[in-house]
Amino acid sequence: MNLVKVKNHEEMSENACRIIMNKVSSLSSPVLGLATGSTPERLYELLIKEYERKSITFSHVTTFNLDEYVGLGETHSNSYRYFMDHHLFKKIDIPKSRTHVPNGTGGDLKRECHYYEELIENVGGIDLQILGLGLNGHIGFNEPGTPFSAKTHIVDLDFSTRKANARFFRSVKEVPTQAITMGIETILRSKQILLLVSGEQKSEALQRLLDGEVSEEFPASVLRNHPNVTIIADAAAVGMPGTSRNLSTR
Ligand SMILES: N[C@@H]1[C@@H](O)[C@H](O)[C@@H](COP(=O)(O)O)O[C@@H]1O
Repeated sequence: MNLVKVKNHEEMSENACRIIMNKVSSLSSPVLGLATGSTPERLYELLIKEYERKSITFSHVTTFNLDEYVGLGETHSNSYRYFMDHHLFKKIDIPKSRTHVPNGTGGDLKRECHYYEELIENVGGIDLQILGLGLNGHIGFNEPGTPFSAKTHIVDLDFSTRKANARFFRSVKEVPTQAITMGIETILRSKQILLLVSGEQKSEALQRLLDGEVSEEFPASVLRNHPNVTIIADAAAVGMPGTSRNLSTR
């Protein structure tokens, strides 16, 4: 794993933006795996700016998002499809038909999971997967205890995850109890992974990822088994020099 330490959220986003731009301009049919949450918001703003400046086109790009809440459709402002449409897709030239977010409102969710896996396989897999890090080490919505062999599946969300995401809702009670998520196995099949970590509240999780055991109890630890992972972490997540939060990679 390659750890890139940067000053702040802005620098993290700028670095990630450069990596995505390189990938998008160097491949004829790039496939990006995308994440939602606060972490990549600025990154998406920067990508939109680059598109507006005409330094990048997304017309040849295909995307797959990591996850979606069960029960929230594309017009619900807290659905991840809505998030992606409003934070990125509608502001760049990507054809809607090439943007994929699991559908959490279909009747047969198991079938949707299977279909999502097939779609990813049919385009030859994900070239670059962007990930955020959950406070409990979740990636996508793969909560602690998820088998590393899991493909796209339906999850019961941990209360701690619902609480962490309640800031986007009126109350924690409104946060759905289930989600569809790419599985760990699906994520690990990506050719390259970029994990973005920002803010002091993530420092414990980052430290455990770097120095703890590889264990299903801490899903992000599986990234240590992947041959091409870059972590971009800001100073607050890494811990300031001279404090006990200083981290090291192995
Ligand atoms: N399902 C999402 C993840 O895809 C995201 O990466 C993570 C961190 O979110 P944030 O970036 O808001 O801290 O938690 C959420 O629950």
